[in-house]
Amino acid sequence: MKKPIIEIKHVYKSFNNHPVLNDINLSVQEGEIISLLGASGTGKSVLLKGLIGLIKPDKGDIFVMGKNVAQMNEDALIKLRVHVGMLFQGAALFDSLTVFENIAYPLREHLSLSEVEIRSRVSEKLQLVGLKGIEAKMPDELSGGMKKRVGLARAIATDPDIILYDEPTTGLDPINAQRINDLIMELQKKLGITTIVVTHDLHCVKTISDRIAMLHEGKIIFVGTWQEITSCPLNEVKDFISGNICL
Ligand SMILES: Nc1ncnc2c1ncn2[C@@H]1O[C@H](COP(=O)(O)OP(=O)(O)OP(=O)(O)O)[C@@H](O)[C@H]1O
Repeated sequence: MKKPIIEIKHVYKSFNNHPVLNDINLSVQEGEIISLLGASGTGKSVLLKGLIGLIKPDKGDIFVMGKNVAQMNEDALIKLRVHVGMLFQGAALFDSLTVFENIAYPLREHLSLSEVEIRSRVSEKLQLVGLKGIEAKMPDELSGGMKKRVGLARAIATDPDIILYDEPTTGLDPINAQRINDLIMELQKKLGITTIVVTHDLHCVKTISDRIAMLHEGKIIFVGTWQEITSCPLNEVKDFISGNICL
C-alpha cells in the first residue's frame, strides 16, 4: 500500500460565521486520481485552496508531502507550490502575456533556470498538452479548450508531484472535455502525478477516478470507487449521481 501524500485532518473553515468545512478528513495516496464531488457552494474550491495555503483553516491540519500547510509561513508556501500545481477554474491565464510567458511564469518565480532551459521546458510542456509551437500566441487568440490546455501546461511547468484541478472540463464541448480527461490520466500514468479533481462532470469522474470523495453540508459523506458510489445507499449520494439535485 502506497503512503498518503496528502492528509487532511479535522479541518474546519467558516466564513462570516457560516461553516463551510466542518471536520473534514481525507487521505490521498501517492499517484492516485481522486475526484471531489458536491453541490455548488459545498466548499470544494475552499478545500483545494487550503491544500496550497491560499485559505487557512480555522482548525485542523493539512499535511502535504509530510508538512503541515496550515502552519506554513509565506516562504514555506512558495516552496510548497513548486510541488503542487493548480489548474484554476477558467484557466486564469495572464491576458497580457504570450503563451510562452504564461508557462514560463512559475519557472521564473520558483526555479533558477537559464533562459535556454526555460525555453526547452515550455516547449516540452506544450508538446505534452498537444499544443506544440504556439509559444508566441496571446490568450485571446485561443479557444476555450486550448486555454485550458495552456493552463495545464503552466500547472505542470515545475514538474509538480501533485496537481489540483478545479472544474477542468466546465464550459468545454465533449471533444475538448474528453481531451482534458485523457491528458489528466496521461499525466498520472506518465509522470505518476497525484491528482485531485473538483468536477461536476460525472463522465469525467467515472472515466478518470481511482476514488471519489463527496462533500455535503461541510462533511465528506462518501469515499470510494465509481462502482461503490453507484450502489451507495445514502440518499444525498443517490440524488447527486442521478442528477436530482442542483449542481
Ligand atoms: N474568500 C471567501 N470569503 C467568503 N466566503 C467565501 C470565500 N471563499 C468561499 N466562500 C464561501 O464558501 C462557500 C463554498 O465555496 P466554494 O467556492 O468552495 O464552493 P464550491 O463547492 O467550489 O462551489 P462550486 O461548485 O459552485 O464552484 C460559498 O458559500 C462561498 O461563498
